[in-house]
Amino acid sequence: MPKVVALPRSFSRSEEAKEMLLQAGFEVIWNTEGRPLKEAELIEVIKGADALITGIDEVTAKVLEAGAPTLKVVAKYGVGYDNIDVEAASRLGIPVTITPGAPTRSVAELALTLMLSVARHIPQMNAGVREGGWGRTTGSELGDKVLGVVGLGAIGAEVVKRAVAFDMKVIAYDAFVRQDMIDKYGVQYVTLQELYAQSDFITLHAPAIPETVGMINKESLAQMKKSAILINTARGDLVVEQDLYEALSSGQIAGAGLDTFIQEPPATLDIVGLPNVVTSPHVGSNTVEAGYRMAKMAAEEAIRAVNGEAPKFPVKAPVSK
Ligand SMILES: NC(=O)C1=CN([C@@H]2O[C@H](COP(=O)(O)OP(=O)(O)OC[C@H]3O[C@@H](n4cnc5c(N)ncnc54)[C@H](O)[C@@H]3O)[C@@H](O)[C@H]2O)C=CC1
Ligand SMILES: O=C(O)CCC(=O)C(=O)O
Repeated sequence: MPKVVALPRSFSRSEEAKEMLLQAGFEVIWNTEGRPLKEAELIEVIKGADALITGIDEVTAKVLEAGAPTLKVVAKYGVGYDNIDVEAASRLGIPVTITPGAPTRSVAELALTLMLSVARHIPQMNAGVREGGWGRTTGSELGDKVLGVVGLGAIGAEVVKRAVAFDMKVIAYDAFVRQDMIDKYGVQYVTLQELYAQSDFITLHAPAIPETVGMINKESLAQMKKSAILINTARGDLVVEQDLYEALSSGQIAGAGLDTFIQEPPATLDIVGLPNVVTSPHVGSNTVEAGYRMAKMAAEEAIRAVNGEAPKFPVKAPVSK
């Protein structure tokens, strides 16, 4: 009986994907920890598995080597695969797949939620009212503001669509220019320096790769407006957190909305405790709808691999942290 290890915390909510795996004759090993697994835990659980469905667990070279004798696929439940050592997988002949498009709308909606929450101080006022207060703070509108999108791929494009509906002007930085974004939404492509200098809101939607790790640092923060609000639903690694903490504390920028952190949960509460910061615990794709789509697509990849079929959405380029 083929064995699939299904680790994403919300995978088991998807009855359809569960049923698909059972119908395909899989023995399914679930993650009962309620959190992503560490390398040592994964090394134990991966042994003898034919397929691994993973969220943001530590799929290192050692994990892949432990699974290599039987492992036929690592199916990412989601799209950001920086938690998987793709080079090692490739060396061991194990395909890595993702679920493109499945989390897109959910992450875009969260990015907008964080923009609005920071601009209108919603969590802070909510906490005050619940304590019997009536502290009304003055927020700012999104309308007529400049939104800078770093990484205009699937999620970035959905954010643009929504931002335009809020009457925002959108500028973007990406190596690939999408003519449809220019034609349909009036997006203007600019350099990173121009994006930092001109944006009222900056939203990150690029993958964590060597070129982007640490891109939000002392130097880039110094180029931003004092009124700028930074939104990160991409990966914590894009940001030098100490530099962001200092920029937010000193008024170098006005606020931040953060869904992702270098370490999750964050190593210190410094940033998340600031009054001008709104956070969420890496839940960009954590909706019922995105969960169903990601689970189904990842389950299909597991089944394809066990049947000896080619993966549908393999990761092409090796990516390192
Ligand atoms: N918070 C959450 O729960 C989730 C976070 N994510 C993150 O969002 C990221 C983006 O996802 P998608 O839009 O689906 O991916 P995508 O592959 O469709 O888009 C990524 C875009 O980033 C661009 N890019 C690559 N290198 C860049 C660089 N150096 N500077 C600027 N742009 C660059 C690419 O050209 C591409 O247009 C994922 O890599 C993942 O890290 C994804 C899903 C859920
Ligand atoms: O598995 C998760 O909980 C998060 C997924 C994610 O961040 C991604 O799709 O890149």
